[in-house]
Amino acid sequence: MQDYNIFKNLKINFPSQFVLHVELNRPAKLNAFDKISWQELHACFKQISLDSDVRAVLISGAGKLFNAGIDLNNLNEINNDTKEKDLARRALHTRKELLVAQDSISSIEQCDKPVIAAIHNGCIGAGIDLITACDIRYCSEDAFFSVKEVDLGLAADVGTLQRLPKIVGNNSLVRELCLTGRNFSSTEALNIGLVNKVLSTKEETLTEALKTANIIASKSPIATLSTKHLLNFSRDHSVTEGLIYTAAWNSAMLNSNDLMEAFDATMGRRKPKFSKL
Ligand SMILES: CC/C=C\C=C\CC(=O)SCCNC(=O)CCNC(=O)[C@H](O)C(C)(C)COP(=O)(O)OP(=O)(O)OC[C@H]1O[C@@H](n2cnc3c(N)ncnc32)[C@H](O)[C@@H]1OP(=O)(O)O
Repeated sequence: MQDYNIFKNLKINFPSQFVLHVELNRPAKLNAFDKISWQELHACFKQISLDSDVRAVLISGAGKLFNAGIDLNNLNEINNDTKEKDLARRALHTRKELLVAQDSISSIEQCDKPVIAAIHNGCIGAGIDLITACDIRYCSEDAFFSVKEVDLGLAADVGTLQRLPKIVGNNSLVRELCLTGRNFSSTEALNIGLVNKVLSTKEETLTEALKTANIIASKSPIATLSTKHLLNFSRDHSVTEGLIYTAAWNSAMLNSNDLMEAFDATMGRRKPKFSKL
C-alpha cells in the first residue's frame, strides 16, 4: 500500500476501489504552482504509476479555481537574476528549473494509469500545461481557460505549445489562443475539443469524472495501461511505426490472464475480476 499522506500541496483520497483522486490543494493561492507543487506533482504521479491499487486517476483543484498557473512569486527564483554568477551558470540554473517543471507535467502523461481532469472556474497558464497532459478533460460551465504566458512576456514552456495543437489541431485558432492569451469559455473549449463534456457545477463535473474513472477501473489494467501507452506512442509516430510497435507490445500483453477472464465473463454474463498488476 503506497502512502499518499506525505504531500503538502496535494490532497489524495480513494473515492472508490482502484480510483485515486488527486486534488491540487493550495486554495489560498488559487492552487498556483510553487516549487513544492512541481516536486510533489512529479513524485505523486511516479508513485501512482507503481501503485497496483490504482487503475484510474481524477485530478481537480480545491477551492475557488482549478489552477491560477505558476506562482508569480517564484518567477525570480527561476530567473536566478543574480550578478554573482556568469550568464552561462544562470542559464543552466534556469534550464534546470524548467526541466523540473516539464518533468512534473510530463509525469501525468507518462503515468501508466489514465488521468481525468475535472476543471472548474479558472485554468490559467501552467493549468493548461497540466490539463493537456491528462487523458480526458471535463469542465463545469463556469470554467474559463487562458494560455496566459504571453501576457507575462514569455512563451509557454512546460507542454502547452507541444500538446495543445495535438489535441485541438495546429491551426489558426490555437495560434490565436496562444498568441493573445485571451480567456476562452467552457463552450469554446468544448467546441474546439479541449474538453469533451461540460457539466453545470464543479460537483457534477467531479461526479461525471468519477463515473468515467470507475468504468476505466473496471477494465483489465493491462488493457487500459496498454491503450494509453499505445495512443501516446501512435500520436508521436507515423501509422506504420505505431502498428509495428503495437504488434511488438501486444505480442507480450496478449499473454495476460485478463483475456481469458474477459472472454469468460462475457460468455457467463458476469462482471470480470482482474488481478492486480
Ligand atoms: C517554469 C515555468 C513553468 C510554468 C510557467 C507558467 C506560466 C503561467 O502559469 S502564466 C499564468 C500566471 N498566472 C496568472 O497570471 C494569474 C494571476 N492571477 C490572477 O490574475 C487572479 O488571481 C485571478 C486568477 C484572475 C483570480 O482573481 P481573484 O478571484 O480576484 O483572486 P485574487 O484575489 O487575485 O487571488 C487570491 C489569492 O491568490 C493569489 N494568487 C492568484 N494567482 C496567483 C499566482 N499565479 N501566483 C501567486 N499567487 C496567486 C493572490 O495573490 C491572492 O493572494 P492573497 O494572499 O490573498 O493576496
